[in-house]
Amino acid sequence: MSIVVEQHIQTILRVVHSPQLPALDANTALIHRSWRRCVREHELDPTLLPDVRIETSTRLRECRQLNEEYLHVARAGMEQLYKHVSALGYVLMLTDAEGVTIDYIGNDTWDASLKRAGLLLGANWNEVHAGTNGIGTCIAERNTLTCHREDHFYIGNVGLSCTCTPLFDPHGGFLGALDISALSSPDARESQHLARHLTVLYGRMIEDANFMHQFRDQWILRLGTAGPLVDVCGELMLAVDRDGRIVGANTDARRYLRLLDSAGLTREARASVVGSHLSGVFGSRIDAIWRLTKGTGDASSIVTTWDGQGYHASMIAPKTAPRWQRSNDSEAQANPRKHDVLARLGGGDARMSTLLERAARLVDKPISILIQGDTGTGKEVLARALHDASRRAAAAFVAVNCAAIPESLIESELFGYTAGTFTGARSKGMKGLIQRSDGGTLFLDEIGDMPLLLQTRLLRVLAEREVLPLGAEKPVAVDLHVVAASHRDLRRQIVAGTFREDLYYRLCGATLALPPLRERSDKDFLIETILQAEASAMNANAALADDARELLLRYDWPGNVRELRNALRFALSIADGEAIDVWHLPQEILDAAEPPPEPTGFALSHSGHEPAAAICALDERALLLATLRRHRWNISDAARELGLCRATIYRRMKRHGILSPTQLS
Ligand SMILES: Nc1ncnc2c1ncn2[C@@H]1O[C@H](COP(=O)(O)OP(=O)(O)OP(=O)(O)O)[C@@H](O)[C@H]1O
Repeated sequence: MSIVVEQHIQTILRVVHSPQLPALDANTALIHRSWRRCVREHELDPTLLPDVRIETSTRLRECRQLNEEYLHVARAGMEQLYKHVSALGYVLMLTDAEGVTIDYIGNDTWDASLKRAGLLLGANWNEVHAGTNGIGTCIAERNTLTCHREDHFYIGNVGLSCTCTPLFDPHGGFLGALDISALSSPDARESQHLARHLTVLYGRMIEDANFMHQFRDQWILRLGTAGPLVDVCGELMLAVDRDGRIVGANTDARRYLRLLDSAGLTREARASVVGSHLSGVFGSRIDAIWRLTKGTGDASSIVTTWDGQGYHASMIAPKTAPRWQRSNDSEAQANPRKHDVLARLGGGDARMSTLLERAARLVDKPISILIQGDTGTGKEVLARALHDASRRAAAAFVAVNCAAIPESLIESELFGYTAGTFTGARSKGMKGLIQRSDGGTLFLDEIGDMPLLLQTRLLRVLAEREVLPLGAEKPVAVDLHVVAASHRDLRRQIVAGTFREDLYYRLCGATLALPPLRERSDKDFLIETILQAEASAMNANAALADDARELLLRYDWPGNVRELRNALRFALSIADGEAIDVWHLPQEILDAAEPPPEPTGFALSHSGHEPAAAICALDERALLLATLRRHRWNISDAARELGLCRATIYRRMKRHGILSPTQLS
């Protein structure tokens, strides 16, 4: 081993084993964290010389198909960037979220050397197997970084200098990374400053172009600090529907805009500016924004956020009719059913529309689908819709919950068994669930909970398209489409050794990630659809009071659509034929509507010392009752007098067991 190689390995191992990482510049800190991850989590060995992994042409085609729109937009940005850097010896790579290079612009002159170094289409630079490198570490950290020469984990890569920036979609979802790499470069890392600056600049440009493309059907509000430039490069962008509701926000808007909450304070915006109204973000001159939409606005209009930041604003008009309504959508016309069944699952939320459009394209394609999403987001509903939209619709849809079947039974349930394998009631043998889904769809829910041994057997079924029942000697051919679902991060499970990597790649030809309900801007649509369905099943009145609807829209929904369905079912039962009002809603929804600070109007002022809780509660009940009676049970008037919101009045009535005369009758 040469001295240089030995020194490189020693440096890495010293950092990996040192009890504490020294305080360093941000870029070096990212590199050191990655070295540690490579040894401790990915169990990589820096003394080895592995080849860069190159995906098969089939998998590369699948990855490109799945990222069609992103690829199209990014290509234009890459071509522009390449004009600036080609003479400097750089190549450009665009990857998907897993680190597979799905687009590449390079130089034919050094083609052979670039290929040898792994700078080519189809190369998979995921840190899990490629060690610290520009792309893999940028993906793991979701951060821009330069991986310069000896920063690389494997000695085989230390000639390279790579700078990479992450790319996000308008909902904060991770798309992939844009990388600029050179085969050789000067020793000093500072030589890469320009490359870094250009990569970040073009990365943001690609994100913004993707944003404009996705929201071409909506009004787009651009905000910038430089007045004359706001039309061409407003740094913050919001997509807004006709009612002024924000339906998308670019990376900077998500980062910098803050939302006014119910307590009147601004708080950090998560993805939550999306779904809220413009008035929740801007405190003044909202009218100025809307004048811009009518073309009467002043080009130098300034709008001010609730936290006092002024921005120059400019509005871009929608370019086309909403995507789902376009009459010349050839695919929708070719197979309207495909679109109908899937389109019904969303009501205009941009992220759902993109997902459902992508799902419609996947129908009847020989690609396994992995659905990800938190519990109750509708993974099984989506799997069934995919089945119903497909040419397999008339055959069986078999759903298997891998977490619910006891480990001792799952094998026989899935694979079945022949006569005589077991003694007992089923001694004649049993067809397994896989065989029962022959010709149809096999939905494997909670796939992350499947025991490792069975993962191996399932892999064989997927690879060979045949199943071997327990006790059988000959396998049986099966024709099935597999859709799997999980709320777990399967990639983490791969790293932890509880999920097979090869099975993962078999299952996730395409990934569809369902958003949590709190981030969806089509809650109103879901409330209405589910309410109608539940009311008709219960033969009940589907009317919903505005106040109750408002509370449902504002609630956080940790249990997602399942919790919404349960809440509506509960409210319909309690309302017992009346229109659903606030007091019919489940307690947790009323509790969540309570603003955080105790409002002064209703605080019982016992000067000096704290009253005993029981006395306080009694006083509160008496005061509430008296106020309600004085206002002839008009909740709004009572709320106004006590300085509370209506929801709090209802919540406290419920807490103190106070029923209005209409509730008593
Ligand atoms: N788009 C939708 N429209 C109407 N109801 C829906 C929709 N999505 C989900 N639901 C309802 O929400 C509930 C949960 O849905 P589903 O079982 O598909 O969720 P899941 O993500 O598979 O849950 P889990 O992770 O717990 O298995 C069901 O009652 C379903 O009917």
